[in-house]
Amino acid sequence: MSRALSLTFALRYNFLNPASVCKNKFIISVLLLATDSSRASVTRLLGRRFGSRSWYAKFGVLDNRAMASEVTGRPCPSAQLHIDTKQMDAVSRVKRVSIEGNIAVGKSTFARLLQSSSQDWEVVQEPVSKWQNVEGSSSQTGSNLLQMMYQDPQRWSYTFQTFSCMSRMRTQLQPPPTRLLAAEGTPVQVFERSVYSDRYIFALNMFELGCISPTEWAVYQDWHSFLVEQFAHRVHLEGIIYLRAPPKTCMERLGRRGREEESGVELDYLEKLHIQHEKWLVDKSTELHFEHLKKVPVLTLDASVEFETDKKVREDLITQVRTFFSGL
Ligand SMILES: Nc1ncnc2c1ncn2[C@@H]1O[C@H](COP(=O)(O)OP(=O)(O)OP(=O)(O)O)[C@@H](O)[C@H]1O
Ligand SMILES: Nc1nc(=O)c2ncn([C@H]3C[C@H](O)[C@@H](CO)O3)c2[nH]1
Repeated sequence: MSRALSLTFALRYNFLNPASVCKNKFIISVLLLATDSSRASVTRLLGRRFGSRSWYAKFGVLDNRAMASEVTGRPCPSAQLHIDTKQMDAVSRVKRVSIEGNIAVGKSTFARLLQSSSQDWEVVQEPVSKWQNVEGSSSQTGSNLLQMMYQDPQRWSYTFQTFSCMSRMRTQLQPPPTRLLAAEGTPVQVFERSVYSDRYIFALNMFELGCISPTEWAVYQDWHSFLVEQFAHRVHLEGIIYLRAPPKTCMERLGRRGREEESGVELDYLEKLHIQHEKWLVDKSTELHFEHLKKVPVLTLDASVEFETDKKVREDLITQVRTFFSGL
């Protein structure tokens, strides 16, 4: 970032200190005096100035001190943040990919395989335990919203989608761990599902099943679009891995796993979810509301194969993933 540009911001927004040179590095001092709206404006400007994949555009201008600490690897003791441009570049190198697929197709199993295959990849699990234990409800143990949704979908689907989407949003906003910033290959943050499958698979399906009313669907879409647009590059994905298997295979795996809340799930439900995945990720016939999402490359993997125990199958899948990541 040039000194002139920083000074321009300093003058224009009155919250950036002039950039200073410190041991051959530019250090940008950002005072946390900005209002949310001025941060958003600066983020937009930086996105335009440095490109949509730049660190600045991805994370906004440090609207979160914890994130700044994560990026710099140092605590932020005062309101003044010091960000090293080398680290900014390191963050912008991290690719963001989601694993999508039907219930029990093997996403978590595959995610564990990815995690153990490369130090450059960091898997972020789907926050299922949060849905099983909603803290702050009146009961002592916390409500099991996943169970409530399966037991009474008409009553609880909309509530479930608000909670699942917010928890996914938080997950996708997590900064990459410092380990990834030092990666020499292609560092990748891999999310189990995303704010996009929340809408284009599950919420859409619940609406089509009549478990979410037309009004609830309109409300969901309204805030979903607003949030995704507001967070923009911070929640964008650079790639999607689609684990694909026949619904019958998923049904068998679901039965074998034996998650209590899913005991009432029927094959018909998995078939409907399978069709939603196919429409979105293969046929591309789902109506999407985000331009960037239409262009995200999709790697479709045959997940009907036994990759838990067969080493050769595992290696073949990992090779495909490695090639996919290096092309992002
Ligand atoms: N390739 C595979 N071959 C055979 N069994 C598998 C395979 N992958 C996963 N399984 C088994 O299927 C069950 C479901 O797998 P897993 O929990 O990984 O699914 P998931 O897609 O993460 O589920 P969910 O949609 O609920 O998050 C587990 O019991 C797992 O051991
Ligand atoms: N209704 C609904 N909406 C979602 O966004 C969603 N995401 C996951 N799930 C269900 C599938 C597994 O049972 C379990 C774990 O993936 O949670 C969802 N159900």
